Formats: sequence, C-alpha cells, structure tokens
Amino acid sequence: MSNSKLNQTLGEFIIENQSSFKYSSGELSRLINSIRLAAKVVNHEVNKAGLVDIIGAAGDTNIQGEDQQKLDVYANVKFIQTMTKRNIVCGIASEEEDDFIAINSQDENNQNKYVVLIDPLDGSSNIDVNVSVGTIFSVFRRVTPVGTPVTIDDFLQKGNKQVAAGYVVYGTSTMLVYTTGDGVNGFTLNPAIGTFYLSHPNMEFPENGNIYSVNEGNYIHFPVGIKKYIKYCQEEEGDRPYTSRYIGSLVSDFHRNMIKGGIYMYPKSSKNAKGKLRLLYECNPMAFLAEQAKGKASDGFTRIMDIEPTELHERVPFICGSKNMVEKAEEFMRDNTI
Ligand SMILES: O=P(O)(O)OC[C@H]1O[C@](O)(COP(=O)(O)O)[C@@H](O)[C@@H]1O
Ligand SMILES: [Mg+2]
Ligand SMILES: [Mg+2]
Repeated sequence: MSNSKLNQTLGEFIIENQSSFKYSSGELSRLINSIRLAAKVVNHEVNKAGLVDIIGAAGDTNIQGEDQQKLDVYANVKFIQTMTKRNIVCGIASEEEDDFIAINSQDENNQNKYVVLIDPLDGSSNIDVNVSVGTIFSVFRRVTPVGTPVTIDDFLQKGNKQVAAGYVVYGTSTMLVYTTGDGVNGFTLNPAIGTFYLSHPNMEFPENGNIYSVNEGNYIHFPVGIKKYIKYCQEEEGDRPYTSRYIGSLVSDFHRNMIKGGIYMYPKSSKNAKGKLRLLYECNPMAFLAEQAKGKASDGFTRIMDIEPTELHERVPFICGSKNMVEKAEEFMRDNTI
C-alpha cells in the first residue's frame, strides 16, 4: 500500500474498500461506520475514567457472575444504541446481556442481514487504574431467513463464518483495528478533530517474537504443557529468555504482540476448566484478526475458528499470536496431555 494511503480517513477507507468485500451492499460499511461512531462516544467517557462518577462498579453482576463496572454498562448501552438506532443489524449479543437482542427482525421489511457480538469493555479490571482497555466486535451474516425473527442459531456460528471482526483499544492513543477478510488495518483517532486515520496498514504478526503474555499468578493451576512452555520461554537459550508482558486487557496484550511479535495465553486451569475468555465475543474475533495478520489462534489443540459454539457465553482456553510461538506452545500441549 503506497504511503499516499497513509492518513486516509477511516470513512474514505471503508468506501474505497467496499467493493473488495464479497457481499458488498453498503450494509457492512454502514455497520463499521456505526462502530466507529460508538467508539468515539465511548472513548470520550473512557478518557475521563478517574472522575468519581465514571469509575467503580455499577452495582449489578452479568450472567457470568462478574461485577459490572459503570463503564461496562455505559459502553454496552452506547454500542447497542448506536447500531439499533441506525437499523443496520438484525441482532446483537453482548458480554453484558444475558441473552441476544433481536432488533425488530420479525418485521418483514427489515432486510438487515448481519448480527453482531460484542465485548463492550474489555479489560474491565484495568478501568479504575488507568491502564488501557478495549472493545471487541464480531460480525456474522444471519443464517435464518431475512424478515423472520433472529434465533440463537444466527449467533452460534463457527468463527470461520465471520465476515468482519475488530477491536478498539483505548490506550496512549485510541485505535480501531479491523478485518473484513482482506487483511488487518489499524486507524488512529485524532482526538482534536475526532477522525480516525489509517496509521497501521496491513498489520501482521512477526512469525517469531520474544514476548509472552500469561497471568503467571495461576501457574500452579496450569496444564503441564503450558507450565513447560512457560519454562521454555524463560530458558537461557538462543533468542530466549523471552520478555514477560501482561497488561490484563486482552485487546492491549494482543495489540502489542501483533506489532512486536509475541504470544498471549489464557489456558484452562484446575480453577477454570475452560479458561476465562469467551469464545464468541473475545476469542473468535481475535482469532480472525490473528489469522488475517498471519498469526495463529487455538485452544492448544483445535483452531479457535473451527470450534462449534454451543452457548452464547461459553469459555475456551486461548492461545494466540505469532505463528511459530503458538505452534511451539501447541507442541508442548500435545506432548504433555496427561
Ligand atoms: O485478571 P485475569 O484473570 O488475568 O484476566 C484478565 C483477562 O480477563 C479479561 O479482562 C476479560 O475480559 P473482560 O474484562 O471483558 O471481562 C481480559 O481482557 C484479560 O486478558
Ligand atoms: Mg473481555
Ligand atoms: Mg468486557
């Protein structure tokens, strides 16, 4: 991509690349545009995280038993509102909603074909401590007929059926990074004028990296394969030891590893038999991005995007990042399956 493309606005990029999308009808472009708008609204609030009325718990728990933070709820409302008001989706599922939301899909005039799954605020434990957080989204074409009520089947699709996925990272700068199956591009928000500019075209994971990201506080509970891989990362050998970096926000750890080369792991453990991260609105979208950026994502054995979902909020073990590093970790998992 020539440098002249750099600093293209996100709006211009969406229009220019619409035709490269196999289902292009303008609908997905309008959807990405609405996510762009909601991201700016949420970014404005995130940047104030520290003021009393923004931080802290909202007082409710979500279906996963997690205390919802005020910003979890705020971001959830803003993304759902923005997409619903613009009548561009027929269904939305969210980490913060017990069940999926049908958006007037029973109305036969509703010709909308897309459903969206979102993690409105990723890295919630970092909101109050001024550490970067994110938003994650995944988009599918519905499988049930247009003009009929969406059903759970429209959401429980394998990740390899995604038509778009992305995230917003609210960090030292705010970026929107996404794919529609034709590579991964990153856009940085110029807060002075409220416009996203193409700053990171064709993002790719280096095949190898020297960063590993895992919550080592859970080490004793990890499967033997993961323990051995962590030891492998720490050995004095060749380009090792690798550097340990763990922000505790999936989006931020993924983003850093995609730029610098690295591996992120949230394995299963004797405490969490299926790990912590949710397949549909955390692992699938990050896996689609990873593969589009020449990286890899699995549960240690199976490609994440080939996993058949059975529940809206199901969790899976997650290993994702630079291709050769993920394959090495899988090798340790395979050789230590006790
Ligand atoms: O504190 P832990 O157990 O290491 O978990 C951190 C992980 O949990 C998450 O915060 C889960 O996401 P949410 O904040 O959206 O619930 C990830 O972003 C992060 O990688
Ligand atoms: Mg999350
Ligand atoms: Mg979340």
